[in-house]
Amino acid sequence: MSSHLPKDHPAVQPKKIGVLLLNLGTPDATDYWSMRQYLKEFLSDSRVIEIPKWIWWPILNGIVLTVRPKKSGAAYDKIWDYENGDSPLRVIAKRQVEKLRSSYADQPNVVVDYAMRYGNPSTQSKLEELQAQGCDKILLVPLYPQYSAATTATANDKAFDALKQLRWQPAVRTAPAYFENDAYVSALAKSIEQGLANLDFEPDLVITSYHGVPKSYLMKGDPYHCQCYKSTRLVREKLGWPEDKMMVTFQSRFGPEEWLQPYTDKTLEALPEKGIKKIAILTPGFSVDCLETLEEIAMEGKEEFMEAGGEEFAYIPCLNDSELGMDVIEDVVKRELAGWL
Ligand SMILES: C=CC1=C(C)c2cc3[nH]c(cc4nc(cc5[nH]c(cc1n2)c(C)c5CCC(=O)O)C(CCC(=O)O)=C4C)c(C)c3C=C
Ligand SMILES: [Fe+2]
Ligand SMILES: [Fe+2]
Repeated sequence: MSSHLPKDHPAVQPKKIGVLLLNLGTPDATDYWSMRQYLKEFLSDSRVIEIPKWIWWPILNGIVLTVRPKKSGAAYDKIWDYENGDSPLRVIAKRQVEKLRSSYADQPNVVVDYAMRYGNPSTQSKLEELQAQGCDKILLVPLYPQYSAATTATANDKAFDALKQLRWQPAVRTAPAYFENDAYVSALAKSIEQGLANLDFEPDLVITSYHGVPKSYLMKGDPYHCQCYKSTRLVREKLGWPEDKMMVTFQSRFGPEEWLQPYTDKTLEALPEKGIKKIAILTPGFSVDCLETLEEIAMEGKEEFMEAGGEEFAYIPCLNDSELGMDVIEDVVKRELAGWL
């Protein structure tokens, strides 16, 4: 340290660049109280539930947080990664970070970590850690290929809420939605080709199921709906497939309001009657397999389809920490670090 500094001068850190992968979040365990705590944080977010607080608060605290933790906990029990003692979403998120770290192993001034919007590890705790390690530049990477206020924006909001409390803020960049990046489109196309090559049947239809949002969000200008459709179109064009070979649906409807249609569950129930009895399904809006893909689609969705007269059902996993998945994340990070690195 230079000699002109007074003895009680705060420590001056070497300058580093932080890369923080932001994911949605997941409960710490599947018991009632862990589920309740997670759902309370999630469903209190006004970017997720846009109903005025004075109407929503009594419904949330009166009904939803009484009934939902038990029901959702039972669903999580079915997909929990007991081998690793954790939720699949966090297990895979950790692996993504480890792999991204190793691809920056020769750049010691780049620090890679991950944080959650809801639950642990919290965004605030990870931003504090990055700053303590000397990061004066931080790239936030919301791991949502398609932009939605309910996901991308709230992940960034949470980070900026934490930054609000700092005297000496790092410079911050947010990575944009990456649904149009060739790395993402190519990775999805290849994962479909690989997924289908492993099947002993030829699907009549490949469904791309995206997490839904209320239809009112689209009407208010959220680009999510259009970005989902465009993602599927780009992948279909990359595969050179005709329009009727791929379909977009929206899953995970919550509450009585109309959500984006067509609904995944209703579609799965209706297809066999139309003669479409062999399908493959993937969930391109999720960067990591989680409750909504492993339980709702691969388990419940399959059951709905087979009970309605379906014959073959294959779930193609998310890109996760596969080589293809890491190609996508590395491409986004490399692009957004330009000028800093
Ligand atoms: C009620 C509103 C909800 C909106 C709007 C919403 C949008 C949205 N969510 C994801 C991604 C994920 N959601 C997950 C779970 C989940 N989502 C909601 C509600 C809304 N999501 C709830 C209540 C839950 C919890 C589970 C349950 O009780 O059913 C997950 C999985 C997390 C995990 O731990 O595995 C993901 C991922 C997106 C992409 C999205 C809008 C674009
Ligand atoms: Fe959700
Ligand atoms: Fe649209």
